[in-house]
Amino acid sequence: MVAPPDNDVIWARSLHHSHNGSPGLAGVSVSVRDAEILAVAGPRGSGKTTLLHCLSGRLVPDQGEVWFNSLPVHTMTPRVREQLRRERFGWIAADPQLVPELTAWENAALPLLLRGVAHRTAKKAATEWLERLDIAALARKRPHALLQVERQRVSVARALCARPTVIFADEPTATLHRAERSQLLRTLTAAARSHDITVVLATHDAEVAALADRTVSLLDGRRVSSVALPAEPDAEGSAACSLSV
Ligand SMILES: Nc1ncnc2c1ncn2[C@@H]1O[C@H](COP(=O)(O)OP(=O)(O)OP(=O)(O)O)[C@@H](O)[C@H]1O
Repeated sequence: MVAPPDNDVIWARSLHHSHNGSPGLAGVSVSVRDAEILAVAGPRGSGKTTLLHCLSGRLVPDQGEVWFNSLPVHTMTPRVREQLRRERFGWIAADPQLVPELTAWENAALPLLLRGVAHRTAKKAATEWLERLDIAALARKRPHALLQVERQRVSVARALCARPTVIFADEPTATLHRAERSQLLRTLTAAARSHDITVVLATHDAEVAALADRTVSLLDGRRVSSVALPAEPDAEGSAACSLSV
């Protein structure tokens, strides 16, 4: 095993993964530089989610290596990977995945509370991020009382609140309207840039990819030099796609 270059926060080589025999990744290598916003672009089923799961230690690839700084994620025990995810990574999914019994601020503070941060400190940090995301007035509401875009802002606050080294965002605006989408993404990318947080952003939307510093493109589980994505996906989210390999 060879450790990755110093300026890469994540470095993955020759990742192969299949889901019960169905191919997900077929030899993907990728590096993510410190504080970079990297878009992983590709149409539905191209392997974006599988790649983010492998890079973040949610999945161990069938073959290949994943490094976080100088740590080999692919050889970690499940417990160490879980600790790495809790302490160094944030996750934003298309669905906000909030805990229904907790209020907005409690959901946003959850990663800090799980790390054992004092209640008052966690609440202060969560409230500051809710303010920055323009939802401080909703801090005491539970998810069922919030609009979808408000729930997603809470999940963005939750990811940022713990000041992770890397945030993985898997189609974070897929369920939002266009205007909501751009505001949420601009807040996320501005916050990440101002706090030197690296972001790996999976998307099948060209407008979303345009906010990143760099884009890597996937098709059928492989890196391709580019995929042409529509600025706005159709109702099913299927992307008319041209490619060059
Ligand atoms: N749990 C699973 N079981 C079986 N096949 C899966 C599973 N997860 C993903 N796949 C398959 O692996 C391939 C890559 O899927 P993946 O979700 O990584 O792509 P994606 O680019 O993120 O797609 P989407 O934009 O729809 O989320 C697809 O063919 C998909 O059907």
